[in-house]
Amino acid sequence: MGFMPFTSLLPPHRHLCFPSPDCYCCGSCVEWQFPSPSRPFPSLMVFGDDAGPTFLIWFGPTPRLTVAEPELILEIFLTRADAFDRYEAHPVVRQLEGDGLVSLHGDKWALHRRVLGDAFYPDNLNRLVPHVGKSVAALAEKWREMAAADGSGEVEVDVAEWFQEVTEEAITRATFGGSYNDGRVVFGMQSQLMAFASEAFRKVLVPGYRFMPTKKNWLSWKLDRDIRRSLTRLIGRRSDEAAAAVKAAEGEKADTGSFRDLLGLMINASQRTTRAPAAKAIPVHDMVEECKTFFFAGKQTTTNLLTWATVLLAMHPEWQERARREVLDVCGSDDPSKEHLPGLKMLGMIINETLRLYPPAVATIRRAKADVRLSDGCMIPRDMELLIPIMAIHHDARYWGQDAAQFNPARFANGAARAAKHPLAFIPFGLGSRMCVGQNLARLEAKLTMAILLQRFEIRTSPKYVHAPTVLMLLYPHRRLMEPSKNLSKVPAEVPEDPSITLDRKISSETRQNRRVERMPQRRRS
Ligand code: HEM
Repeated sequence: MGFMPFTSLLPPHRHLCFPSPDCYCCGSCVEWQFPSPSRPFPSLMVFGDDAGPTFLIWFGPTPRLTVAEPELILEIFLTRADAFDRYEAHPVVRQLEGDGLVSLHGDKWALHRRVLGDAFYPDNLNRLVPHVGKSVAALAEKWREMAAADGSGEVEVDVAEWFQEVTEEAITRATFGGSYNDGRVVFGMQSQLMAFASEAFRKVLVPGYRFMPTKKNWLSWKLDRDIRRSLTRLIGRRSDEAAAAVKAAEGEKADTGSFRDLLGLMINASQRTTRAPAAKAIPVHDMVEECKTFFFAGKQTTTNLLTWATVLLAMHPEWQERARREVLDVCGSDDPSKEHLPGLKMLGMIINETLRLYPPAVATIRRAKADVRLSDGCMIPRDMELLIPIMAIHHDARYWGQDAAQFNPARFANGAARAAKHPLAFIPFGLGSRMCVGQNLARLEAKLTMAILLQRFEIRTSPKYVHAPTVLMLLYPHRRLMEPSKNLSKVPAEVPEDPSITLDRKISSETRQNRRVERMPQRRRS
């Protein structure tokens, strides 16, 4: 494949031809050359060593400038952010992510961001803590029962699958609040729809195939129709209730103390337009899309964070022990609550280090709205795509030191901004105005879940686990969904010393016999 004419506009940078179809780079195309540590992102972690932090890479016929230099990232996300737009995802991905905040632009994006942002203030999120805590405790109880039934006091589970229940519960509560039961039904259908869409995404894309009346497509269309119908009905009911409540309150500022959910915030914004016509309403269709977007953006990302944190704690028993000691010091035998969370500093460091080593969102893409010259002299032509390789930056030894590949939460002891040599070398939630709106919720879920599990279980890796991080839009531990036998055969037979190469996402657990008396969980290895 030849290079495009604008090659000459980028003189200081090297060019690399990348033969894969349009994707975020699953790595499968070059995996055979660069197995293991760089597996999820070989193009960026290995080519980057050779070509420097800024280089051009080809995704089929589309060139993308990869920018892994924090100073340039600062320009793209902050100081020159007006010149760049979010990359428009493939229709199959858009079907998954909904037409909400993630893909909106301009005034519409600003309105939605302003309205929805209210849900994520800490005081409001704290109201979710009892609900999230309850669902984690229920999960822990099921594991305890499974361990007891086995007789060994130990249970092996695929934590990634179990964590889905916790994150689905949290995002359903955050979206629907008091209408949780209706929301659960809708998100159950959305889950099925996403499973179909992600299956289609993993296959070779045949243009127009998604419009053909196959059995799966019929089912997807029906699900989509049912989701819309149920949501529209729910929005209608909630709008009537909100109107009645406003009338009853007659202008009084009513804070009921309950969680301000996303759907409620959108409905209230629309109610305000009837009282103050200058305000802008969010149409029902857009509310429906927003609900789908939040389900997509909030569920799997947080599931993967929880899974990676469990994997890393299983691999590093010394850190697991320190985190458990902290949880027991702060919470004692009480269930972790919102009052305890700020005191769990070490757990916060562990979550940050997890997000650094295995960021669920491995990269993000921007498109230039006009010709832009960056401060390094690089001329970016209009419509050029820029790929910001979050994961590669998180592993760059120039900012993180020679132990960049090692798990060392202590580097976050003085906060995230001081963990690396450059404050922007850590961007798991993006940067600037389009930074993740749900990051406080994700952190809250992660801290609370890990605290509850550490209080009750000892986590170990299963001998069956194969460490093979895989990118399919997000960063997953190895999953059956990507040619398992091929991937397994590439894992070295000998377990290498670097623990980041072989680890596990299974949890072996043992319940504490008497939580009140014991400060530390009893251990009994089989
Ligand atoms: C560990 C968990 C999460 C990670 C790593 C993550 C990562 C990110 C990143 C990197 C972006 C910015 C993308 C870009 O600049 O192109 C983003 C945006 C976004 N995230 Fe998250 N996210 C997480 C959890 C959540 C949760 C729990 C929610 C919802 C409750 C959420 C909702 C969103 C939305 C709506 C956007 C688009 C914001 C906008 O464009 O204004 N995320 N996320």
